Amino acid sequence: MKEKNPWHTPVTIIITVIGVIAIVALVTVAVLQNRPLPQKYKYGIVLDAGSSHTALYIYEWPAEKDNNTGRVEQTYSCKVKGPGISSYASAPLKAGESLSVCMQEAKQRVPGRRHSQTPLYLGATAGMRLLNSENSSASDKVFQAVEEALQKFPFSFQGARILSGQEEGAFGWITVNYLDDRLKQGLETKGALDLGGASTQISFVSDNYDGSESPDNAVTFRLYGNDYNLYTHSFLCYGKDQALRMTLAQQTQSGPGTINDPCFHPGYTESRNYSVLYDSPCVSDRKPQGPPANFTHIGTGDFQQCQEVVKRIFNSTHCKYSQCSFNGVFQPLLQGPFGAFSAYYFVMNFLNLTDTSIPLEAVREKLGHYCATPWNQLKQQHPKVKLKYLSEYCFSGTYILTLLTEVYNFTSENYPNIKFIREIKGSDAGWTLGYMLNLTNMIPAEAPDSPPLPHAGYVSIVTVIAILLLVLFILSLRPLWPLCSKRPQIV
Ligand SMILES: O=c1[nH]cnc2c1ncn2[C@@H]1O[C@H](COP(=O)(O)OP(=O)(O)O)[C@@H](O)[C@H]1O
Ligand SMILES: [Ca+2]
Repeated sequence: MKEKNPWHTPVTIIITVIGVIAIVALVTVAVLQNRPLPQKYKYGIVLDAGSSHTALYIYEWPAEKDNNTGRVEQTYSCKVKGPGISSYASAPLKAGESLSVCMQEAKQRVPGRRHSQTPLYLGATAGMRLLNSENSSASDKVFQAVEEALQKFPFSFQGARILSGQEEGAFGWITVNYLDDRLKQGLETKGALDLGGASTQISFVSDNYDGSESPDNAVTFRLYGNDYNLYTHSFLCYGKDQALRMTLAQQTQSGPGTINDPCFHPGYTESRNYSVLYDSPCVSDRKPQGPPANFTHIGTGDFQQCQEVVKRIFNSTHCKYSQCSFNGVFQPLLQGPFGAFSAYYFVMNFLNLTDTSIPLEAVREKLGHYCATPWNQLKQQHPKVKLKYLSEYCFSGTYILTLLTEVYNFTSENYPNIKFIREIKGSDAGWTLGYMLNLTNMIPAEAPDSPPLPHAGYVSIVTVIAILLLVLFILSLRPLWPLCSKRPQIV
């Protein structure tokens, strides 16, 4: 007679069903009880008042994870129409008004119930540094107007101020390394190269720099339990717009009526005003005596010669340290990967030169070819590009290559360590995110305690243990199995 399968008896079926129901109930309770709560977000707004224009950024992060890392993201950016706030020195109220379109937009983007808790910061960089140095009452008036305009919005306004060059460099470095998740994980950090219109910053960690040589260039941090000795320097007047002024000033020392400029395209001719050119503290002390009102600026499109003219704005004759970049400023040995952003990216992207695996010699050759392109031909090829930008890309590209290779000392070997970047994981590379993270204390000095298990891990372990318990329970009933399998006796 065929033995009946003990698993098919009513008792084992009932036990199994109850067991399965118990497991389902247990897992359901575990899942529901430990389910992450619906996400609530917090917001922060930073206005980057640069020399050429102002941009607004909204950042967002899960409300209960202020102190955790890698979770702050840029959700919106708005480019303010018109020039930077430093250009409104003679009409300060307009500086405040210019911000209103982007601020209205921010009001729509941040949920109303969060408005009053949302910090709003405005940081100004080299344009306002220059204005403040030449006319501090004009810069105070611009700030006053900007503050009054921002206070009218329902956010928690935290003030408008000028960042020091050191802060600008250091916060750019924090932004890049935070977005790359390098800080929390204690990985090798990435240097930051920021090129603006009126200043440029270089910031990196180097094993041969502990801050003792040239302490002015040192910024030390303790972030997520790791200590960092950062080298940073901001070169005022060496942003690409002021560098262009200095290069033109170099070529107009004798007050000529015409200059032939190798950094502009053949066929380019523009009349320029001497007073406008020299109206900046970066060049004002070099204004020629009694020049004509205007000079004719003629392009000759010669990259090699352009590089020679550009080199002359960097003074490398004196250095009281073990080594210098230029103008007597200490710079330790370059180390590690670098992210180059802001105008570095805009320019190299336009020139199709963001690929740093292309050998430097080939990059120079391509740029040489570009600079030699006739102006009329370029205008036809790029009808939508702003003429001011279009006319200056040859100069800007040459300036960038000269700065990187002749001044900072990038070579054919370490040039590929540079990545030209606009953004990382959807957030723009720049100082604003680092500035906000710092002011909202969102990067802890010590590593945060993390829960021993993530939610998914917790649920999996509960499920496995519950199944094991059921199997053990069924196995423990083994002595009853023969009983269960006995056929009912018919007497
Ligand atoms: O699309 C573009 N093409 C070329 N240059 C650009 C573009 N957008 C912005 N820029 C340049 O990037 C630079 C940004 O500098 P910013 O206004 O931040 O000055 P700052 O950092 O020195 O205060 C300016 O020189 C501006 O002209
Ligand atoms: Ca900038």
